[in-house]
Amino acid sequence: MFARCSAGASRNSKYASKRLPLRRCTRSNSSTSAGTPKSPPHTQDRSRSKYAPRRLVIAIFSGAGLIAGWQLYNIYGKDSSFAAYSLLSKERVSSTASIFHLKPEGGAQDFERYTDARKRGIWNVHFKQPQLQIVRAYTPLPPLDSVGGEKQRELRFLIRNDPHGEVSGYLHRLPIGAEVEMRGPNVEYEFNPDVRQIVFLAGGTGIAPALQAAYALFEGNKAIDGDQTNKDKKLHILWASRMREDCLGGVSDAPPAETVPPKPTWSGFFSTPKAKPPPPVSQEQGLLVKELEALKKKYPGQVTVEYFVNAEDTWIDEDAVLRALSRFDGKDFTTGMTTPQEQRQILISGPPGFISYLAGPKEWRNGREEQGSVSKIVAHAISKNPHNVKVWKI
Ligand SMILES: Cc1cc2nc3c(=O)[nH]c(=O)nc-3n(C[C@H](O)[C@H](O)[C@H](O)COP(=O)(O)OP(=O)(O)OC[C@H]3O[C@@H](n4cnc5c(N)ncnc54)[C@H](O)[C@@H]3O)c2cc1C
Repeated sequence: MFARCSAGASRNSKYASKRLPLRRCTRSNSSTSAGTPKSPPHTQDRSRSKYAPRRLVIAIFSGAGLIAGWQLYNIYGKDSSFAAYSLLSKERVSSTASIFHLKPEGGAQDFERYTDARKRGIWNVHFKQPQLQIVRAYTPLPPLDSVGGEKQRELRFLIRNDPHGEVSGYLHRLPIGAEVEMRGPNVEYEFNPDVRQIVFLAGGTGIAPALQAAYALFEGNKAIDGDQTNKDKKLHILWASRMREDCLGGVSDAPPAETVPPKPTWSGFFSTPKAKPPPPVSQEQGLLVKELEALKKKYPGQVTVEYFVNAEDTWIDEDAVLRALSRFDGKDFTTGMTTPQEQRQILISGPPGFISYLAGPKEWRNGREEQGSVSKIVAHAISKNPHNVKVWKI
C-alpha cells in the first residue's frame, strides 16, 4: 500500500517537473500565434513585469515543495517500498526447504538498513508475488562468518516449500538470476540491552529467528558491552522439526547436572513412561545443523541446542521446558525473583499451532495481533520453577 503510494508519488513528481516548462512554452506560443490580436509592446511589458514577481514566488514554492517531497520520500517512503533483489542460488536443506541467497540490485545504501536490523533483534522482510500482488513475511538468516566482502551483502532465507502456498511456491519455482521484489526491514522484536540469557523454543522455520537472536545477543551490543559482559550471555535453543531430514546429524547437548526438580511421587501412577528409542545419529550434517555447530564453537559453553523430531516422537514438553529453565540458574541469577525480567527471556517462534501449544495463542484485538496471556506448557513450567522471566511469542 505504502509502496504503491511512494512509487506513484515519485512518478508524479517526475511528470510534474516535465510538465512545468511545457505549459510555459504553450502559453508563449499562443501569445505569438497568428490571428490573435496582439497587445501593443508596452502593454505586454507592463503585464510581464506585473506578473513576474508572482511567477517567481510560485516557482520558488513549487521547487521547494518538490525538494521537500523528495526528501520525505527518501526518509519515510523508501522504508516501505519494494526493492529489486536477484536470486543468486538455492541450497537444498531437506525435501521441503531450501536456503535462498539474494543480492540487492540497487546501491549499497539499500543494504545499510539490514545491517542495522541484524544487530537489533528479530526482524523480517516482505516478498511480493507480482502476479497476485500479495506479500508474505520471511526471516533473513544472519551472515555467515566464513564469508566476507561482497558476500556480506547477501541476504539468506530458509524457505519451506508449501506445495499449495501462493508465495512460497512462487519463490521455489523461480529460476536462478530471477528478480525478486522485497521490502523491509520490519523489526518485530528488539532486544533490551539488559538481556543476558535466552531460552529459544523454535518450531520448523522458527529456527531462523533463533539464529537472528544469537546474532543480536552476541554481536548486537558487542561494542558497548565489551567482551567480558558478552561472556556472561547464554542462549539455549530447543528446535522442533517434523522430520529428521530437517535437522540431519543434530545431537542434543546434555542437560545441566542439577536439572529437573523431582516430580511428585504420584505422577508415575497416572502416566506410563514413554520408552523413546535413541535417535539415529547421521554422520552427515544438514546445513542448519552445521550453522548451529559453528555457533557453539564460536561461543563455547554459551550456546547449547536440543533437537526434537516429531516423527521420532520427541516433543518439547513440560519437562523439556523445565530443564531449559534450570539452565538459567547461573551464578548471576541466584537472587531469583529480584533480577530484572528483561535479563532472562523465553522466546517462542514457529507456526501458530506451535506457539499456541506451548504458551497459548497470540490474540487479535482491534485489528492488531497482540501477545495474549502466557498459558499451557510454558506457564506450568514457570510455576514449578519460578523465575522472573519475560516470555515473548514471535
Ligand atoms: C513474521 C513472519 C516470518 C516468517 N518467516 C518465514 C521464513 O523465514 N521461512 C518460511 O518458510 N516461512 C516464513 N513465514 C511464513 C510465510 O510468511 C508464509 O506464511 C508461508 O511461506 C506460506 O505462505 P504461502 O503464500 O506460500 O501460502 P498461502 O497461500 O498463504 O497458504 C498457506 C497454507 O494455507 C492453505 N490455504 C490457503 N488458502 C486456503 C483455503 N482457502 N482453505 C484451506 N487452506 C488454504 C494452503 O494450502 C497452504 O498450505 C513467516 C511468517 C511470518 C508471519
